[in-house]
Amino acid sequence: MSPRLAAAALPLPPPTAAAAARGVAVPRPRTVLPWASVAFSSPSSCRGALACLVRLRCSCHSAAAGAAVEEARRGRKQLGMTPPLYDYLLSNVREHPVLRELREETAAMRGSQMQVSPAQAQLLAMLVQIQGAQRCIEVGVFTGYSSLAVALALPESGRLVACERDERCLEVAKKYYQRAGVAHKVRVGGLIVMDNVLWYGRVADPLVDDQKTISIRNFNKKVLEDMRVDISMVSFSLQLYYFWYLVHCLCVHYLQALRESLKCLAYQYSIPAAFVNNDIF
Ligand SMILES: C[S@@+](CC[C@H](N)C(=O)[O-])C[C@H]1O[C@@H](n2cnc3c(N)ncnc32)[C@H](O)[C@@H]1O
Repeated sequence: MSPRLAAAALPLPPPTAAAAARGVAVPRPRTVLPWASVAFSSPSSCRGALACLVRLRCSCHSAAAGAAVEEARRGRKQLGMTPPLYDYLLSNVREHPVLRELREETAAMRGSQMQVSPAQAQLLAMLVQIQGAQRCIEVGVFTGYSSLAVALALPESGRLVACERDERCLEVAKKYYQRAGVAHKVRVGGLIVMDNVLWYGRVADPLVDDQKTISIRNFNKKVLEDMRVDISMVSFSLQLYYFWYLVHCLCVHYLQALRESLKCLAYQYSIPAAFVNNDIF
């Protein structure tokens, strides 16, 4: 197992926390979210650590985004793409027959413009292969086109955690996971482990009001008040202030914290920024 993956599979208290406990000056800590790492064991042969696929951009549309949606509805899936060029691009994509069936079924559904294009899905699949990813998480599955492309690209031992709040969309997705023979690789919903939720004790210190501490306080409050998810905040070491939340949930409703954590995760695991940039995925 690579050192990076080992860190994901069994997160340990950061050395900085131990230093803090000994009264040594602590460098700025990083929030690390070892996604689903406790849910799956990882084979020792895997090369890559983790790939995160986030595509949650349907909630607030600007006028420009509205225009883009209109374009997509008319069949041009990307700005500046003419229909003939889009058709040409499409004819150069190797699309799995089940992906094609799914795309055709989704085309008749409300919100179909949200689906990634075959070319985009092919890119995601290639990123999974380049990364040698064993574990992926997708937040925002819709009817499953991108997640199916990712699941197909994952090795047999690979696992994808797929989060989607719309049950009807999930039903479509699950049907196609089955049809493509990858259902065993996909886990719908998941277990999210969030560390540093007490932020070295700063969340309880009324004198601390920096942005990171405030956002962790807000995150904790939101999780506590959201009765849709099961939570457990546990301490592995009182002295180290190393606390965890285990959040069982079908959907992820903590977008802000999620984005922040993904950026830190990218840093921790050297995942290219594009992987976690919400503007791209
Ligand atoms: C842009 S679509 C995803 C498209 C999908 N990747 C595909 O290739 O077809 C965004 C999806 O995110 C879902 N979503 C939005 N907010 C969510 C949340 N907080 N938790 C889970 N799913 C969410 C929406 O229901 C929607 O289906």
